[in-house]
Amino acid sequence: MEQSFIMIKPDGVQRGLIGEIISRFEKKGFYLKGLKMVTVEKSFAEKHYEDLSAKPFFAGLVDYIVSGPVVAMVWEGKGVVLTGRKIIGATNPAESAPGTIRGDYAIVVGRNVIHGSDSVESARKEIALWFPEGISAWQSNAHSWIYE
Ligand SMILES: Nc1ncnc2c1ncn2[C@@H]1O[C@H](COP(=O)(O)OP(=O)(O)OP(=O)(O)O)[C@@H](O)[C@H]1O
Repeated sequence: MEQSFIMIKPDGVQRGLIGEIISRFEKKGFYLKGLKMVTVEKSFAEKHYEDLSAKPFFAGLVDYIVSGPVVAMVWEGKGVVLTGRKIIGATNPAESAPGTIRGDYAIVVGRNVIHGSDSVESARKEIALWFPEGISAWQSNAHSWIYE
């Protein structure tokens, strides 16, 4: 089934939003297949955001991501990449709808609390980068109560 890489950024960790964020994905019916708290090196953050290396905010973005621990997660479910992006909300919290994570918990784009893969292909790459050790193979017993 489809998987997405979701990361609670250092501001989300510092502000005590881990439980709230996990809860939103969990209550939706997605399955948590990977979870770890990690403080990454600059080179690792640069690799994760390599597509943005030409952007003027790149250096600030990398400093932000390495500024404290992040919570790296793999969530699984039908359409989790697109639906995950909807749960997260628009990149700039000024434009994120209320009810989304960024709409409810963030104000500026440079402190937008959470990352979510933007396609199935980037999810695959990001999961390989963040979880080279692999992820859990557990299956939920609630499956037939979530899917028909
Ligand atoms: N103009 C900006 N100024 C500062 N930081 C920015 C700006 N635009 C984007 N960012 C940061 O870079 C991250 C990646 O930007 P991108 O355009 O890929 O958005 P996104 O895909 O919604 O975000 P993410 O990859 O974190 O889920 C944003 O989440 C934000 O933290």
